[in-house]
Amino acid sequence: MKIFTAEQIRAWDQFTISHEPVPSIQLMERASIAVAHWISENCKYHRKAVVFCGNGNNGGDGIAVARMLYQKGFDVDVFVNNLKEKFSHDALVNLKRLRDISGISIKKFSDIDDYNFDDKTMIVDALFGTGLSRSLEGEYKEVVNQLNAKKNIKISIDVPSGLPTDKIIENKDCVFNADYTLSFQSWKRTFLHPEAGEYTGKVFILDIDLSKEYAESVAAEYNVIDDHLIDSIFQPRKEFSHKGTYGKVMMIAGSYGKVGAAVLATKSALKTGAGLTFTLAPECGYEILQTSCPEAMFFAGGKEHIENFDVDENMTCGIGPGLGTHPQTEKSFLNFLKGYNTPLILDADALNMISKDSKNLKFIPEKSILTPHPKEFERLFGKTDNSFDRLELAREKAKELHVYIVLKDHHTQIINPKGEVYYNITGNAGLAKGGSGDILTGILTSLLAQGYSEEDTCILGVWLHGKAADFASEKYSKESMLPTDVINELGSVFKELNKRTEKDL
Ligand SMILES: NC(=O)C1=CN([C@@H]2O[C@H](COP(=O)(O)OP(=O)(O)OC[C@H]3O[C@@H](n4cnc5c(N)ncnc54)[C@H](O)[C@@H]3O)[C@@H](O)[C@H]2O)[C@H](O)CC1
Ligand SMILES: [K+]
Repeated sequence: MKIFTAEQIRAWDQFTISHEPVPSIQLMERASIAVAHWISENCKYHRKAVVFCGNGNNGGDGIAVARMLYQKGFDVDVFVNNLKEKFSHDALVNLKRLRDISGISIKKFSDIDDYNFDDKTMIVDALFGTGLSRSLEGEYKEVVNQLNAKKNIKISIDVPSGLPTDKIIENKDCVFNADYTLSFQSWKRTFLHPEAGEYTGKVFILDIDLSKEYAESVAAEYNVIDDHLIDSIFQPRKEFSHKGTYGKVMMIAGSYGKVGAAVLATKSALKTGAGLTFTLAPECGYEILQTSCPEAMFFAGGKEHIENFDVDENMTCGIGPGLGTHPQTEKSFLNFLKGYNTPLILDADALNMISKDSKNLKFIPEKSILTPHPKEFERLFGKTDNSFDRLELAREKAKELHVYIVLKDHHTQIINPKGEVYYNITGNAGLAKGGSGDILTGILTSLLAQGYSEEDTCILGVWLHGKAADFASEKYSKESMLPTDVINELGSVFKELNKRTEKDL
């Protein structure tokens, strides 16, 4: 799914209005029906809604939603800043409809102090949406701060008011703090970054049937990985196939005290479907690996750390989990890197060893996949002020080095050598534990070995990892789920994928 800027979204609205064609007031009605439907389906306890409306079209949506909720049996009150202010045309039409149908009295922001926000009341924020042009000030700032102090459930329509959609947030002290954001048609970029994402709560994207023609024809540099994209990438196992069909994985991982990382990466490669899986690890990991992963074959690369990177080019190598940065490992690894021309998956200590000297970057084979977390990224490419700047630097580096960068974060970003970005939306905070990255390396190496392109490997691999984590958190909770549980849920994800892509009779 493409991510459009606020400006492109406005053009998308206009395109839909003139090409469908549909009157703008009807488009607002469609958007509001989607919101009111979501609220009435999901809010069974909170039967009272207090809707705060601005005077643009976001406010218009709020006023229409208030009418619809009233008709669905909710108790509803509407607050506006000042009825004498200039409202957008469609907001005015909805104000009149609200009055005609419900007789709901419209309150002013200054009435908040005397208002009874009981525990059945939900607060709906329809102050500003994609039309926000500056930080909130004056009455708007005050009302948002007053509402943020309330314990009631908070729902934002389209965008939490005060949050810009396309650029990093500057003024953090006046953004509506939503528990849920019901946003129209597509993700907004800021929702996917940690600095701003904390204001959205859980995001639901509501389909309001904006023009498909526009979405297909207008280019976007940023995308969200959705089910549609995954289904187009995933290749079900062929019946007339054999282990040779699914490639050879070589996990190069582990050192004394960190053999567990090699186990996790190897198991993940196996559970993702590689034909043959080998692990190059130090001898101290021999029994551990052979016992915990009997399906994999073992190569010894040293005693307590790897010092011999002797690998065939017909293997797909994932290097880094638990490898350590012993000088002998480093020397051998950098020598190997200089002479190897096939794309690699590089993670953890492999990246740390490369980052010791920026001259090492040029030895990375083109089309390799680098999987740094923010700290590893900083060591590789330098410090940035925020996650927006980090992503832009990653785009530059991916283009310069002709590599894929998997920038691990709450919403991991995949950057291809053209600088295009794919945000992942599967996964959860249960993955914020040692070992989660080792699993991703195993999954990616396995997919690349099986013949997926580098780009498809990154997109499918990151999505699979997050999806398996979502299944694991449902079973065990985000707190208790372990990376091992994530590996064990890969099977459930493949089952779902197979079911989805099967041709039904
Ligand atoms: N396809 C869709 O997504 C649809 C969206 N709809 C809704 O329309 C809004 C966007 O409406 P718009 O009138 O363009 O802007 P806002 O309501 O967000 O803002 C109104 C107005 O306020 C002024 N303004 C901006 N920033 C500030 C500020 N800090 N303080 C005071 N005033 C400010 C500015 O002049 C704005 O124009 C979108 O989010 C959806 O909710 C449609 O209903 C249907 C389809
Ligand atoms: K809003």
